[in-house]
Amino acid sequence: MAGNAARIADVTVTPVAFRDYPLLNTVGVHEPYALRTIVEITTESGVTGIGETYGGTLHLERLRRAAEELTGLDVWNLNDLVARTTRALGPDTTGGDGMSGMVTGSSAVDRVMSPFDVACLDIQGKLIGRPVSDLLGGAVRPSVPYSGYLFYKWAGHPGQEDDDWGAALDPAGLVDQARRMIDTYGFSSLKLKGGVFPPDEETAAIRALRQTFPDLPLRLDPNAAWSPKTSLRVARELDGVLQYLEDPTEGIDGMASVAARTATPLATNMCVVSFDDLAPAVARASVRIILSDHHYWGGLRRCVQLSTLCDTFGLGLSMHSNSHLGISLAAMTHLGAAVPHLSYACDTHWPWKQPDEDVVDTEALRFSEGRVTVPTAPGLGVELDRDALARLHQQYLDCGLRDRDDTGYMRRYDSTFSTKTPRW
Ligand SMILES: O=C([O-])[C@@H](O)[C@@H](O)[C@H](O)[C@@H](O)C(=O)[O-]
Ligand SMILES: [Mg+2]
Repeated sequence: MAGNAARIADVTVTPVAFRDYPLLNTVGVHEPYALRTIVEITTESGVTGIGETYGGTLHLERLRRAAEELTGLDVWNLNDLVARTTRALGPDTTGGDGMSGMVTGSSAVDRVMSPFDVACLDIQGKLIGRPVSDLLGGAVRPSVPYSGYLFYKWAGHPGQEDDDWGAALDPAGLVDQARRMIDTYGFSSLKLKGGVFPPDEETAAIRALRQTFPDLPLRLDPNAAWSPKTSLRVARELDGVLQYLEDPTEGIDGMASVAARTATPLATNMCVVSFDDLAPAVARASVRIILSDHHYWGGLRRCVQLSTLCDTFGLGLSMHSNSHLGISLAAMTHLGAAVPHLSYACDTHWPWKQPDEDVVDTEALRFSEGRVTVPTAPGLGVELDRDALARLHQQYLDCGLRDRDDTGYMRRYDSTFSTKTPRW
């Protein structure tokens, strides 16, 4: 095909929905479908690249607006991608985080440009015959470790049959869930999504996990559901038990007040969510570990920059996730491979996705001993399955969901459910 191999000729933006489990968190419960958006970029000579991001209405509308600005962009000029995305969004920068209100302070420009950054890197890799990890500085590890992400959950969505994971509403249920996750994926660290039950119940769950899996690093993440006082009490109680305590309380100052008085390391994906947050968090020693996430830090290259800054300021680096498909897992794996400073196993919601639902062939993303081998094929190493994309897009159209709303879904079954913070 004639034309410039690196110049963008076409961008498609496709919302999709995939089945999700009733996973509980402090703002409610996951709905029966998780929403994502798949972007595909085609250059003038027909080379294609893909990216994946959130699926909410406002974000989708912004992605479409940004996509219109991208025709003619050279995929090697990612500074121009920033400029064009900024121009497309103009002053429209609030809301649309796609995370049910849990990570609200990140930059809209960063969130919108992220899937295009990934897709451009995918094309760059294909053009020169190298994997994306090489474009990020080169893989320092052949495979990337992930942690088993445990959730309190209902037995099934109301009105439907119990799902194959069943209920996990107490320590025994979580231990069973962890056992299955470890047996299936080989994870060698565990994270519990907390903020669901009173802190003492969640502390008991952590103790049960510790007793059952004495050697596995454990993390607890109540998504800022606790006051600084409660956070301090739990942090002290679990001192030496947790690898880190993630976002026990709200804000850079709240976290700093806890961090100053406990030996338990604090981590965040809520109070440091953009480069603007780094200086105050470092100055106040709010956290010891930052969870990066290319979906809201502005793409893969930005996360490499974040990693360097974490290293400079003596901060550990981990990785955050939301419900996601294979394009995101591939991107996370290339990133995880290319940041020497990655100090912890990355989060992933992968076990909470049906194996038969994806927009790429996931064969290249198999877990072994809790790790995903870094794809070595050019680009991301995964290709879009257009039939599967069409199916998941149809599912999006049919399911009726347009914005993630964990709170609204919970309130259908518990009208008294409150998201007041702190809850405890
Ligand atoms: O999937 C969830 O319910 C999580 O609570 C997610 O939305 C969070 O953003 C995330 O996993 C976290 O670590 O905060
Ligand atoms: Mg978190």
